Amino acid sequence: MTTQGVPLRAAVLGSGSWGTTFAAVMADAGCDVTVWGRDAATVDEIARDGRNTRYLPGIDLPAGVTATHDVRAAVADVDVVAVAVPSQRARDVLAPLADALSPRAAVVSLMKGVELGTDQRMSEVVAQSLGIAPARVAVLSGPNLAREIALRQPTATVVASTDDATARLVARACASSYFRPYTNPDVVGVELCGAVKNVIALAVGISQGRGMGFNTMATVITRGLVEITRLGLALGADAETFPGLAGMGDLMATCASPDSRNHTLGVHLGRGMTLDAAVVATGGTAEGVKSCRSVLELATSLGVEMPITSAVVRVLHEGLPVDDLAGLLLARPHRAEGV
Ligand SMILES: NC(=O)C1=CN([C@@H]2O[C@H](COP(=O)(O)OP(=O)(O)OC[C@H]3O[C@@H](n4cnc5c(N)ncnc54)[C@H](OP(=O)(O)O)[C@@H]3O)[C@@H](O)[C@H]2O)C=CC1
Ligand SMILES: O=C(CO)COP(=O)(O)O
Repeated sequence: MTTQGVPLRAAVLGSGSWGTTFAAVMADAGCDVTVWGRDAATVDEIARDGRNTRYLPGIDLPAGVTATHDVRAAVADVDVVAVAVPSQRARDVLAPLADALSPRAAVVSLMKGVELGTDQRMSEVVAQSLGIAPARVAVLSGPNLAREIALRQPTATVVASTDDATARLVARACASSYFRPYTNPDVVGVELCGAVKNVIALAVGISQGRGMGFNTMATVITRGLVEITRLGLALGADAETFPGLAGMGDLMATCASPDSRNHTLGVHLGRGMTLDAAVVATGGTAEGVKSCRSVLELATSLGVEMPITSAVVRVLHEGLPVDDLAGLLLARPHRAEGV
């Protein structure tokens, strides 16, 4: 992608599965992309061999992707900075870069979590820790399992920003023959969808680990979407976001795919593993493990009922046996369907 014939320059912070994949997406869209990661061996392998065998085994990255150890240089002269570190680490990574960030750069959060302690969404963390206006920040969220995209399988996503020019810039930086971004001004809704679907995927995984089938899965997904919508509306989100790609789309992908870390971790818990063992067995970043607590805190502060999220917090962090999860949800008072 070019501006007046010059390719857009982009940096990606985070050399894990999604950061590396999104770098490839932007390179395929025509950008010059530099990945920064904290792991020296991964950075060297990306720069030298065009591969990241730890996170994307068997994938060759496009020629437009390189990598650096120097994070300040990476963000100094770029049009777009994409952030793909675990949500709970974003503030630590970004705050030291406030005076190094290119003044023209839009910053797009690829992260799907809510910060513990502050209950802030990632776009809020990005703007605050870098000291930039919210108009320079975008979030990207949708049914975007990294490995499928690294294999260039077609998918779509949502790029949300309060500033349409920022959303369009980020969309242009990543649009390709297999990756189709839609813009949306509803930052709150898009971001909440991405964070809370991870919690719902944990619940679905637990039910599958207990041997339950598709009726249970469909019930949890559908009622999960209701509680995501309830929280979003309380925070001023647009009701149209929730049945879209960032809402129902991502819920379907994450709750159905064995590639999802949140889903997989839930299955391990359902089969009787402890949380610590399940985290190790899953590997990678399963954001719902921590974000379930901040999401529930946010909901409680607003008086919003989120029974599935609450049940997941009780199983993961308060010792509720997995066998008691379904009973807890089904014993609630009967009510009319709807948000
Ligand atoms: N994977 C996916 O399919 C998708 C992921 N996402 C979201 O993207 C975000 C990143 O996830 P993903 O790439 O999958 O995670 P991975 O677990 O694959 O990679 C995480 C990356 O973050 C790095 N990291 C961890 N802690 C720090 C730190 N303190 N400072 C700097 N870097 C750090 C890791 O470094 P190291 O290798 O050294 O541990 C690794 O490079 C999450 O919010 C996730 O929800 C969104 C859509 C799709
Ligand atoms: O967000 C994702 C797909 O859209 C990835 O899900 P996991 O983080 O559960 O792997």
